[in-house]
Amino acid sequence: MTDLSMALEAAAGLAAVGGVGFAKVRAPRAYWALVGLPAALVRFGYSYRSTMDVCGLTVQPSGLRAFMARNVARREVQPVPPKIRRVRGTSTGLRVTLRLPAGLEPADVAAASERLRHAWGVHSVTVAETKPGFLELRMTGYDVLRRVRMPRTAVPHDLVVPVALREDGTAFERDYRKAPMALTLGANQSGKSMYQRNLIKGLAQLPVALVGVDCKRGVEQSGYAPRLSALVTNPDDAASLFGFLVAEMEDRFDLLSTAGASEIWDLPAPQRPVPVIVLVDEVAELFLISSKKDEERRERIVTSLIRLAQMARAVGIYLEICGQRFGSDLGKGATMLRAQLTGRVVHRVNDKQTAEMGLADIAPDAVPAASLIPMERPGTAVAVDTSGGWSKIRTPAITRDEVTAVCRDFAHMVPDLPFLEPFRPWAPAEAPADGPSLVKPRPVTD
Ligand SMILES: Nc1ncnc2c1ncn2[C@@H]1O[C@H](COP(=O)(O)OP(=O)(O)OP(=O)(O)O)[C@@H](O)[C@H]1O
Repeated sequence: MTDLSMALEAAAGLAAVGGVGFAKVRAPRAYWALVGLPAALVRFGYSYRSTMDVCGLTVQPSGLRAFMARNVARREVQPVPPKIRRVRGTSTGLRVTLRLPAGLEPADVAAASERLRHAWGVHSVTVAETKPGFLELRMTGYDVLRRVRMPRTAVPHDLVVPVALREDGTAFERDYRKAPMALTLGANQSGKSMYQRNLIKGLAQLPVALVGVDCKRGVEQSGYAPRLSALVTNPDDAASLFGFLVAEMEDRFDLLSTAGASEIWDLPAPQRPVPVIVLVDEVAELFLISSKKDEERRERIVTSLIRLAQMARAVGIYLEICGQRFGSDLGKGATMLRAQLTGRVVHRVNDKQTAEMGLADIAPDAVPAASLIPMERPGTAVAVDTSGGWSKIRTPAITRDEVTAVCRDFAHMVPDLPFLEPFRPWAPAEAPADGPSLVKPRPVTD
């Protein structure tokens, strides 16, 4: 360690006595900005070359470079680490852009991230490839998932909703254009509803139609009624709703074929049908049957869901499915439907098999991470990125009332979709504190 960084560390130690130590515990962000960042910058700057060398992240210099070093500069030929292109301090850590020399790949740096983390004394080091030949080292100075604060720049836009914070301090965004259909899994009390809450809070502000399927009698989603275009709370209504959605999908395909377009985004804005996002809470309720006579209903639901998952992306209908487990034990069609759901978020699970149901087919190396999420960290999950990588995320804690208020504020954005009108939930202007259910008690028939 250099004199300067030792001096900074010593200053940090002294300051701790005077109260900054308290800040480290209670306000890690402030502590990082005042003490951690300058110390980390110095430590990184002075030890970069030697750290990369001992971590095996250097290569032999090119012949010309070695010749110049030996004969012109008259010094020893040294191995070359990746070139530093940019160093940026953030409120949560450090970002360093590196240009990789020939012979090194991002996976080499990622494999050494644990060693780099200890060498530079930071909480975590993650590696993200920004473009071929370049990568970003994202270091966090403290555990950003302990108390989640989303970056100020993370706001919903287009069909992209920031829902959680990644371990590296960046926002995890649900992007419906990149991953149209998604699955969220997790045990009881693992934070699935909190994830949906964050999602609905963001989606409510976008020009989309929201469709709720909450077969737990609407206990979670009925609060969002002012912004929902449709809400069903039992499997019978869900079966008819999915029938209508499939019919709408077929109408939209007719529109596309008449216009000679392959997806709704090719259409001019005035002709483009509004995107519809279908949020299914606890998918098992749609699959499970209690008697033989429910079999036909189950068959209809599963067929419709599979058809939507396979084709509806092009016409702007997206599925967001949530459940505790989603395996072949749910019955015929379950694994086929799961295979169509590209976006995967897995919260704490009770068994390794559930983590495998969500992750093994897309990011098998993420399975152990999902199995190790501690109980005292609800809202923590492993999310698969559209690039095929994965990251640990945690949602910010928000209350249901907060989301209900947002839904009420954006109630004017409920689009005019006549086919969903029979399923429109009744929502009073001001929700009573503990009044009657917001769900229209009218049964829906085909
Ligand atoms: N990101 C978070 N930060 C802090 N607390 C959280 C977070 N996410 C969830 N919780 C808390 O954990 C508890 C369970 O969360 P939630 O209801 O979202 O879980 P769930 O998986 O939907 O449970 P269930 O399946 O039983 O409905 C709640 O008390 C909630 O406030």
